[in-house]
Amino acid sequence: MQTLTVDLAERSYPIHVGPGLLGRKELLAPYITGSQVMIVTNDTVADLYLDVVRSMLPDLDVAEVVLPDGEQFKTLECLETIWDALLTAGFNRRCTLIALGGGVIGDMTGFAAASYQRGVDFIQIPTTLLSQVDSSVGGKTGINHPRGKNMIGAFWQPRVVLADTSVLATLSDREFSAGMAEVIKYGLIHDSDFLDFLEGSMPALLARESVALTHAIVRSCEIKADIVNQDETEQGIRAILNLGHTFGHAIENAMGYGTWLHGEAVSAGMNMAVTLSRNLDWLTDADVERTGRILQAAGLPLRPPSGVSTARFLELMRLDKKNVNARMRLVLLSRPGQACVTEEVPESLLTRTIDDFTAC
Ligand SMILES: NC(=O)c1ccc[n+]([C@@H]2O[C@H](COP(=O)([O-])OP(=O)(O)OC[C@H]3O[C@@H](n4cnc5c(N)ncnc54)[C@H](O)[C@@H]3O)[C@@H](O)[C@H]2O)c1
Ligand SMILES: O=C(O)C(=O)C[C@@H](O)[C@H](O)[C@H](O)COP(=O)(O)O
Ligand SMILES: [Zn+2]
Repeated sequence: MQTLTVDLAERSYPIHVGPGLLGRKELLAPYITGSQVMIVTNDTVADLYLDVVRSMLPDLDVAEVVLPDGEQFKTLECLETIWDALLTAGFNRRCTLIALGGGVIGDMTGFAAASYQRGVDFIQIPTTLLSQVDSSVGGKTGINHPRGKNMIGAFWQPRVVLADTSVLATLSDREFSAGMAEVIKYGLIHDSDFLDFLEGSMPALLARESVALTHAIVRSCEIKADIVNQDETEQGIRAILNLGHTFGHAIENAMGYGTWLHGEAVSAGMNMAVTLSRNLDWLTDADVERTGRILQAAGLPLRPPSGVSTARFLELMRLDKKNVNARMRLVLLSRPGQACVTEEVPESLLTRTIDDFTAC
C-alpha cells in the first residue's frame, strides 16, 4: 500500500492506494468518530462490494442507501433519498457517511455529508479508475442540474480515501478507458514525463497490469493533491484540472447525462482544447497529433458527437462555472505538460475551432 497526503491543515487526509484494502478494518477505524455509519452506494457496486465494506465496520450502527446506477441519477432526488435515510435512521452530527462507488456516488455522498445537519464526516472508497485518480480527491462534491453539470455543490473534504486497486478488475473496458481520460489529463496539464510514461505504457495500462496501473494512479493522485494543496477552492491554479471540461460538460449535457461518459466527453473536450491551443500557435501540429494518438490508444473519442451544433456548444459553454466576465474562461495548453487559464481567446477563433469539430 502507498499513502499520500492531501495537506490542508486541519482538513488534511491520507489517500491509501493498493490492492486488497477492502476488508482491512484498521484503515477505516481511526476516521470514524461516532457510532453511526451510513454507506451510500448504487445497485451495481452493492452487489460486488457492500458486504466486504460492511465487514469493516463491526460494533457500529451501520445503515445503507442503495441508489440507482448512472450519471442521470446524480440529482436532487437522489440527494433527498440520502437525507431521508439519515433522518429515518436518526443519525446525528457525529455520524459518518461512506461513499462506496464511482464519481457519481462520491460527488453525491460528499454533498450529502456537507449539507446534512450543516456538515458531517465522510469517507471516500472509490471503485472506478476515474474516481481513484480524480473525484475522490480534493473535495469537490455536488449534483447536476438539468441546465448544467455540477451546478449545485460544495467543497467538502473526506477524512480518508481508500483506493483499493483490486476492485478495478470488475470494471468494464469502457469505464476503464473513461478513467484514463483524467489520467492523461494530468500528463497534459502538469507533467510531460508522466505523459511519456502513459504513451509508452498504454498496452500495459489497458491490460490493467499492476505495476503500471499503480504508478498511474499514485502519480495522478500526487498531481491532484499538489494542485489542491495550493488552491483548495479553485480561486486560481486549481482550474487547470478542468482541461477539456468546458467542452466536455457541454457534451454531457447536450447528449443527456449518462449518454456520453464523463471521461469520454472530457477526452473529446481535451482534443478540442489542444486544437484550440494549436490554433493560437501555442502548440504545434505534432503536439495535436500526439495527444490524439494517446487518447485513441486509450480507447477514447477525439471528436464530439455529431448531434451538437456549434451554437449549442457555445450556449452551454457560457454557463460554465469558471466564467466570470463576458469572455469565456478556458483551460488551454501553453505547451505539453503545462496548462494555463485564459480569457483571451477571440470569439471568432473559438467558433471556428468548434466549427471544425461539428462540421460533418
Ligand atoms: N469531484 C470531482 O473532483 C470529480 C472529478 C472527476 C469526475 N467527477 C464526476 O464523477 C462522475 C463520473 O465518475 P465515474 O466515471 O466513476 O462514473 P460512475 O460513478 O457512474 O461509475 C461508472 C460505472 O461503473 C460502475 N462501477 C463502479 N465501480 C465498479 C467496479 N469496481 N466494478 C464494476 N463496476 C463498477 C458504476 O456502477 C457505474 O455504472 C461524473 O459525475 C463526474 O462529474 C467528479
Ligand atoms: O477537482 C477539480 O477541480 C476538477 O476540476 C476535476 C474534474 O475532473 C472534475 O470533473 C470536476 O468535477 C469538475 O468540476 P467543475 O467545477 O468543473 O464542475
Ligand atoms: Zn473530470
